[in-house]
Amino acid sequence: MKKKQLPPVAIISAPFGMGGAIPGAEYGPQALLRAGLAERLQALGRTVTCTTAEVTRQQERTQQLPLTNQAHTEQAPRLPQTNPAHTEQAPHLPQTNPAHTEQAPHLPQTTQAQTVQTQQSPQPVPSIQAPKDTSSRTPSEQADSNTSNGDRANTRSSTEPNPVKNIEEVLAICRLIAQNVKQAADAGAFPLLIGGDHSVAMGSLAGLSRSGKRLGVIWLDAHGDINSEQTSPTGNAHGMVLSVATGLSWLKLQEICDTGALLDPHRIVIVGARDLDDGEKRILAHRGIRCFTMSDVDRLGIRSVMKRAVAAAGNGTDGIHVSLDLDVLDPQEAPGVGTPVPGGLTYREARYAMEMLYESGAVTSMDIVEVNPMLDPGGRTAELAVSLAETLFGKRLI
Ligand SMILES: NC(=[NH2+])NCCC[C@H](N)C(=O)O
Repeated sequence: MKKKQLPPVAIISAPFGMGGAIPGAEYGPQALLRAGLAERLQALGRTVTCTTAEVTRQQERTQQLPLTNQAHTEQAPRLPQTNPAHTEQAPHLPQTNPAHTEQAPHLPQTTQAQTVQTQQSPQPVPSIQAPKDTSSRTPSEQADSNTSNGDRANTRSSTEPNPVKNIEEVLAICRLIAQNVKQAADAGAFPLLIGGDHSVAMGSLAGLSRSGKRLGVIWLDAHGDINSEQTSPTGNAHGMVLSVATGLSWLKLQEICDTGALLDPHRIVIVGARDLDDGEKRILAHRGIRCFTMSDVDRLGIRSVMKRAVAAAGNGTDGIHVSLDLDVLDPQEAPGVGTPVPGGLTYREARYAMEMLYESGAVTSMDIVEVNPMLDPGGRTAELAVSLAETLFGKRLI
């Protein structure tokens, strides 16, 4: 029998951290590429292309970087150089060791985008700052957070100020990501979005969803990420993605991508949750969204949980999108994340989950998000993320 041609993998980097709680996730893509993501997927027989979707103070730009047989990785900030011959200078970061890197080739500009103002510095790696202050939210916003339920999420008038932090920047990057993801999916590739904080998944879901197509989603995360603007205790966009995707938020996927369509809540499954806000619990119950908490993993085992997750997300859908937030793992395994929560998946459970996703044959796109190199001594979390991706793409122990 002729072997089925595997679709090419379109890696889309989104160096963006303004949807999260603390800085650093914007360096995630570099750390993942530096850990060899592209080369390691190529070694599994996949054709790999790399694109960057980036919003800087002066410009948005995307860069097409087709991978040839030469390895292409970018240099991550403050990480020791391990293989000088195989690195390039990142286009927007200071060179930490010029003698040991190559100058990036001139990259063709593929998308001309409008200028947006962002506070995200495109220049030096900032020192670690304290978590963003949430006290700037008005008392009524705080009161809303405490009392609202899922239904009220839709009652917001469009004239009210939007409390989502950095909404302009979140929208700008997600629009760019959606374009790239849609283009890759339309061309028959497997879009692999690498963040960035989890808000970038609004871009991938917007680019993947469209009316008439049924997309299943498996959300591997310590959090529910299903706060609406009203229920969010922080105003951070990375905690609102599933609310946006299912139409509970004021912000809609269609504002990110004109073909974006609401996702069916019954085809969304959260796995590994252990830190749900009160408003999120109400939304989950009210909307019938399946959420396998860590207690479910304890009780049923990861095999049974993933079997059920794949069945629910794959039932009658055209494919499953896997959104892997590294904080689904226990912080002892994956310390380099912005919002760690104890009691997560073990290394083996996470790997087994990836094996089962590969075996399902149903996964058609993926996000890898929330790797924060500023909190990741030795690049442990980035390495783990890449090895989990390898497993999802079919790497086996034997
Ligand atoms: N993808 C994440 N790390 N999400 C964290 C969300 C934390 C909290 N529930 C919030 O809405 O702000």
